[in-house]
Amino acid sequence: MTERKTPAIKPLVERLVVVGLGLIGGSFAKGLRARGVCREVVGVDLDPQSRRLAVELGVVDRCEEQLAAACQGADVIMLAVPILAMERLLGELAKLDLGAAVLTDAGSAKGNVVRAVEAAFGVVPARFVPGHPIAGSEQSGVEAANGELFKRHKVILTPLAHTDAVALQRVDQLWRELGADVEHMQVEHHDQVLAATSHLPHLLAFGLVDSLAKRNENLEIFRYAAGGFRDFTRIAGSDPVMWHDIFLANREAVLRTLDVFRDDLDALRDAVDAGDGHHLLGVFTRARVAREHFSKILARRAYVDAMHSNDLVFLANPGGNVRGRIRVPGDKSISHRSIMLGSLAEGTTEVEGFLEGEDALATLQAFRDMGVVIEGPHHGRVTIHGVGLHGLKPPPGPIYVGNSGTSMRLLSGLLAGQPFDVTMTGDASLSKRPMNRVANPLREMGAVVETGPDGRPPLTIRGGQKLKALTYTLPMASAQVKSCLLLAGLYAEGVTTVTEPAPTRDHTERMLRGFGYAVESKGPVASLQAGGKLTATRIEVPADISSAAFFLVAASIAQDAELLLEHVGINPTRTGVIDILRLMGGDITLENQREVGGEPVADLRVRGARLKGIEIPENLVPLAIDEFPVLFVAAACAEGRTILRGAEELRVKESDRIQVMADGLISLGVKCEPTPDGIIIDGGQIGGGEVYSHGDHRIAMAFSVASLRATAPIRIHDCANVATSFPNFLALAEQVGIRVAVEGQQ
Ligand SMILES: O=C(O)C1=C[C@@H](OP(=O)(O)O)[C@@H](O)[C@H](O)C1
Ligand SMILES: C=C(OP(=O)(O)O)C(=O)O
Repeated sequence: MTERKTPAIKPLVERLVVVGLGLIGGSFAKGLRARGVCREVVGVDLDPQSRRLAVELGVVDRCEEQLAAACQGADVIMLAVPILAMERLLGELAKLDLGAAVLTDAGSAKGNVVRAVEAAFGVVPARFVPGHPIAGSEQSGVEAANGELFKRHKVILTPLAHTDAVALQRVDQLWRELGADVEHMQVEHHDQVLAATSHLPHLLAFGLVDSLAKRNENLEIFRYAAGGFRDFTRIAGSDPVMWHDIFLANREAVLRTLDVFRDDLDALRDAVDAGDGHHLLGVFTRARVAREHFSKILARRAYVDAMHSNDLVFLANPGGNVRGRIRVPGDKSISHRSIMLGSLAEGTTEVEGFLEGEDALATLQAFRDMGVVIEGPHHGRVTIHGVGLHGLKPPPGPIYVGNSGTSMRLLSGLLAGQPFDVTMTGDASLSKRPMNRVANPLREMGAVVETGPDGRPPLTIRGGQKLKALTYTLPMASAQVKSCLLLAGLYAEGVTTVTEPAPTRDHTERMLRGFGYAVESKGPVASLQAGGKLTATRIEVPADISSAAFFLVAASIAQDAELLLEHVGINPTRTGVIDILRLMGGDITLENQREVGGEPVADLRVRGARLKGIEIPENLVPLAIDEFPVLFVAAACAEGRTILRGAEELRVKESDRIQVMADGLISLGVKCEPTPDGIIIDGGQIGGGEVYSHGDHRIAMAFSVASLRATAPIRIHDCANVATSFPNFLALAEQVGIRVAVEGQQ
């Protein structure tokens, strides 16, 4: 018999009555009784065996056969009978004087329960709280009752507008006592969500097994049924009576999802019939990523639950070194553009070396949402079945681009030329970043762009506008704004011309040419004319110099270091980090220089060096714009003072990179002073301590590198976004000898 914890002096509930001692009712009773949160738990069941077993197994304190006797003096009454038995039970309950008892239930569909309560009581009592625990097991009956069944499972409560707040809070608290993750939802929404995620799959599993089993050759079929069949049909082993009840109870919602699914199934049938591999590949690739996406969401949730927070902490220990040869992942800027231009091209584009980081994947997903069939990524290989400049389709809902400024800004230009409306949203960091820098010039071209307050995301771009070409001088050096306008220019009548105040990365111009689209570049001016077309091509993405930068600095500041970074993109609009480190005395050589698909590439050899402080030439700022967090670490290790000016753009990246780096360096004992457009850093000792990356990937990686010269461990908070640009950073850092890992996983 299960141990019963002595109830607390003032238990949450004096008397809990559970009607229906099956798996769900039994587990609810048993779990609460074991936790001592009720003075008494009373069970009711029509079956005498269940009543006897419930007492013997410690599920309840006592059982009653009659509802009236059980409910006397009850504080909370849980109705856990099969859905179709609910009506009769409610009729009986309505005749009793229930005093102030709170009523709740555990039915799998909610609309019909609420209707039945209304029919029985005349109005739905304010003390009735409809609920649905999303938990179960293939076993059934009170013997299977398990007080831990609801731990980490969702319980959905569907209160009505007039539901009593105290009653709701009570039921909520009981489920939380059982370790459940409680959410509140509207009745109709619950029924629609469950129809899609639970009821439809059960219907399909039952239906498929029955359909195959009915056939004459069934023995033959089942003999060869492999894992796929077993996995898909596992749920056809569920309780037929219970499921029969659910389909009758949730009729409308099930019909709605079933009809939509039937249309999709018909389309698949037609594709098979017509040999339309493109349609099939589209469905399969989208389904595959959607499933991965769900599993990730669930895994992240489990992680968050386990840690009670979403703060991923890196612990960087001093004493590491840097040796060996590595290849960092593909260039983020080029990866984004490969998906965009590949999608708008005619024909099939093959990409190799694609960055499988969250930012580039957000762009990839955006184009899948707009109907482009994209295979992969698999080991950096992506195959894009281009739809041409006018082949995109409206996405089913808003496009979520996560942390990625490049996705939002470049896409806004391209979307301005489409015939449909699109809304783009982002995470908390992106939602604070300025978008008027693209919205304003796009409006001048005739686009209709709506932003949130102060020109922040979300962005809504209204389709169907006639764009006219623009001649525009950028107010800031930004490759994202330049690229946005050139992409809009593909759809604008005339010649779009962009002049930049200083050279910025030119991957868009180079790649457009690679796709056979004429772009003229003359000094600071880039221009193109609408009306051309993009022709599919092969793209080899070089390793990202912005990711290599962490190791360029690491090897420069570590004792006796020597590292070879393979196949790094050295486009002259990106190599500011090499120039700045060399000016500081860094020892970096370029080996095996070559050109791959229109982009220059080299292997970079770096050796440890005595760095000295410098005044960073302002013309190098846009050419090293993403590398400053780690360059500040180099400055902190250098002899003397380093001064940066003209870098106010750093304040509007994923975080305010000037302030956040200054805060971190100061807490590690480094002397530095932020200025409106830069920073002054005096090199010296780096101590240990706590630093905050504010969800900015480059800050998290920069402080990981700082540990090489720190005198004590550095704890770096909020590091999950390292996955946006450099998902295997920790593995490569460990491989070369830097002692950084997720805290608790060393
Ligand atoms: O065009 C691009 O791919 C990028 C341009 C830069 O942004 P800005 O254009 O805002 O300077 C850079 O910081 C970003 O990481 C990538
Ligand atoms: C600024 C960055 O990216 P984005 O603007 O795409 O978010 C970056 O990667 O440092």
